This record gives sequence, structure tokens and C-alpha cells, in this order.
Amino acid sequence: MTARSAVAHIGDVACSGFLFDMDGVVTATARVHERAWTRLFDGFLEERGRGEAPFSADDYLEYVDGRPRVDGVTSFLASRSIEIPHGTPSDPPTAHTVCGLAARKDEMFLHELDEHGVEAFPGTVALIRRLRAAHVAVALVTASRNAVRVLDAAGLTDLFDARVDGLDVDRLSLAGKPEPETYLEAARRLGLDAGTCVVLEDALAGVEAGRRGGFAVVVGVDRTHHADALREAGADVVVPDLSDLEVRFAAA
Ligand SMILES: O=P(O)(O)OC[C@H]1O[C@@H](O)[C@H](O)[C@@H](O)[C@@H]1O
Repeated sequence: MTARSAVAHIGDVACSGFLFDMDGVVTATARVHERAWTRLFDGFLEERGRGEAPFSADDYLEYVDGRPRVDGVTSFLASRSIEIPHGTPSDPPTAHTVCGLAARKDEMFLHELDEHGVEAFPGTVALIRRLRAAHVAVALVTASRNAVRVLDAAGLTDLFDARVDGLDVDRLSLAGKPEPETYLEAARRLGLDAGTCVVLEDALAGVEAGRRGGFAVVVGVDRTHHADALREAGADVVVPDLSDLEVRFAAA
């Protein structure tokens, strides 16, 4: 539970906790994931040799973005009616299983990360710093199992009062986004009710999680021109960057 107890307003709504997704909201890593997924699935589809359509930007937004890694593989393969064995988490990246493909994708993602480093979005970092200065609670909620590595690389490790990541999803058997369980767990760790917290998300699955969880406000961050889809998934407010979000501060 956090000692922070102030509120900030979005419109007329008083919010005690701000729950930030990571990839695409805090750090510019959504595109890094998307590139790794595209290499993975295009390679996989080509190996099958059936002339199937390549993995597209829409496939990424619909089936993969925001979901835990293995769920991303399962969800995309199901969309193409492709069935392969699930395998086990210890499968090597060469295995022709769901877990093997997930391991292969992680190799590709980490390689890109090491090569290019991680950038944070200045508008998001500035908002988090204003919230912290005003004693409003902030948490990070990500499906990624690489959260610590990404935050460390961006120099943001100490910015959050609580963190729920892909390792927690496994350890606590939480259902990943689009289910609301990771966001609810973050609110619980802050000692707050979902109805007093804001969810800030760029992924359709994450916005959907915020809507299903009964959070006070769901903010969609539209960096890839999918504002309508974010609204349809349940975003109350859509902004191109969090520097555009109007937040008013007031004592609790
Ligand atoms: O593979 P990781 O680092 O555990 O991340 C899992 C997922 O995390 C989400 O935040 C990304 O939107 C997905 O693209 C990614 O697959």
C-alpha cells in the first residue's frame, strides 16, 4: 500500500491512482515488439510454404499487442486457424510449438533491444513526475516479462509505487489483458479501488481490460492512428501523447 493519497482530476473525475501500461505508453518499445513479431510470424508462415498472407500491422493490434507473449502466439495462430502443439516453457527457440515460437520471438526482441536501447516518451515521464510531486499514486502494469530490463535501460526503474508485469502474471496465475486482473492487482497493491484509478493504455487489449475492470477513466494513447478502435474498445479519452492529457491537481 502506498503512502500517497492525493487525487488528480481528469475532467470532473477524481483519480487517486494512475496505472500506466509500459510498451508504447511509457517506453517506445511497442514498435520494437511489433518488428520482432513480424519477423517471427513472417518467417514461420514462409517456412510453412502455403502462400499465406504475411503478418500485418492490423494483426499486431488485434491479436498480439498488450497480451502476454504466449497468448500473442496463440491468438494470432487461432486467427489463421493454424494448430501446432503448445509445448512447454522450457522449449528452445527452434521448437515448432507455441512456446518455441514465443522463445524465438523473445530472442529477436532482446537482440533489437540490445542493439538500439530504449527510449522513454518525455510526455509520459513528465506526467508521472508531476503526479509523484503531487503525491498521487502511480503504478506500471505490463504483460511483458522483460519489464525490469526495459525500465532499467530507460533509467525509469524507481518511478513507480507498484509494478505488475508478465512475471507476476505467471507467478500469481493472473489472466493477462484483455482480462482486467493485472490492473486490478496493481490497484490492490496501491491500496485503492479500481473505481478511483485511471488506466493509460495504447493497446486495444489493455483498453478492454480497463473497461472490463470498472476503472474510473480509461485513457487511450493513440500513437499509430487507431483512435476509433481505441474508443470502440472502451477508451473514455483518446490523446496522441500524454503531454496532451489535461490533468488538474487538487488535495484529497
Ligand atoms: O515478450 P514480453 O517482453 O514478455 O512482452 C509481452 C508483450 O508485452 C506487451 O506489452 C506488448 O504489447 C506485446 O507485443 C508483447 O508481446
